[in-house]
Amino acid sequence: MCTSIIFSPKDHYFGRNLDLELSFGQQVVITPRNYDFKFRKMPEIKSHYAMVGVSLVAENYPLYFDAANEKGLGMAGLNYPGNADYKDFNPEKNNVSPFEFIPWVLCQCATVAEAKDLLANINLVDINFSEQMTLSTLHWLLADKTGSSIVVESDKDGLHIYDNPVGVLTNNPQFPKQLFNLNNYSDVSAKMPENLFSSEVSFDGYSRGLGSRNLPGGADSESRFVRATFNKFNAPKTDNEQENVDTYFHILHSVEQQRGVDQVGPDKFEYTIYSDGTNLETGVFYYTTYTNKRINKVDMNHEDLDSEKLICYPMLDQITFNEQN
Ligand SMILES: C[C@H](CCC(=O)NCCS(=O)(=O)O)[C@H]1CC[C@H]2[C@@H]3[C@H](O)C[C@@H]4C[C@H](O)CC[C@]4(C)[C@H]3C[C@H](O)[C@]12C
Repeated sequence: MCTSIIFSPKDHYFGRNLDLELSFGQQVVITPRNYDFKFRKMPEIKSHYAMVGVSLVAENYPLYFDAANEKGLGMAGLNYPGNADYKDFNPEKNNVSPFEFIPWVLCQCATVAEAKDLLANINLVDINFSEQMTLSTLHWLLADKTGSSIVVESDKDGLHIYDNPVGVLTNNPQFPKQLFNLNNYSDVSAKMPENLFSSEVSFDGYSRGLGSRNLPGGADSESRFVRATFNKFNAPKTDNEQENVDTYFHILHSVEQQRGVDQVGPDKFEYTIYSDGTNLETGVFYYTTYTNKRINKVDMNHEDLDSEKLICYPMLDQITFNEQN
């Protein structure tokens, strides 16, 4: 399972938890402006916006899981099994394979509004990266530094682009159903509950936190959608970058998966491999990993963004302790 959010305390932070039972050898990858982006059915793009995110690099091609560009547009792919449906080549449309989708959008669009225009003529075409690396069943969250957000889903009945008023995405079911399901939690609150039960029954409020007692705690995608949305909308906002980044990771970590509690096969457990977020105003990329909860930072502006070569950083995942005595 995965969870992606945009959090907008002052600056805007966009990123995700990546939850899975295996790691792909992903890295933090900066694609500079003059890296020659090739597409299977579309013309190459030699000059474009720079981007930073998490990616597997295969044959010198960045297969992004999630990324944000220098203009402050972010995009993440999340599993959408049983629903994602990619199409045959359509000569009337811009045919982009799902593995090219993040670069295709982030190369050219500065905002969600521009992305919507570009997506008006897209066909997510069924072309694998290679025989060994076939397509994943994904849907995508996009968000920008105005706080605006959309979800893209290519279903059996066609492509859907939904405005996302909560700026959160997890996995199944389809996005409108996730949004509708929030109705069932409208009484969940950060405050102690008022007695709406009956004036003839009295309660003694035996514990703090009773207002959020009915917040779902499961690792399933509906529970994480509700929990991440509630935690995000009740999170404190300050003017301080460090405090806001810290809060951003608290939100993502509130839906992270501990190893051992989500079994997906004999001796196989899904867990949160990494959590990441880019400050969309500044292009600074932050991440934690399952074993390294210290917040790591990669600033894309520290690199030559006019170069042509991918810049890769291994994710630091050593467990460390601050020794105090
Ligand atoms: C598995 C990842 C999504 C995580 C997630 O949503 N997990 C929930 C699992 S489930 O609902 O519980 O089944 C997705 C996100 C991005 C995907 C990768 C990117 O799309 C880039 C390439 C694309 C290639 O076609 C396949 C390998 C790949 C390297 C993908 C592997 C995998 O499917 C990734 C890493």
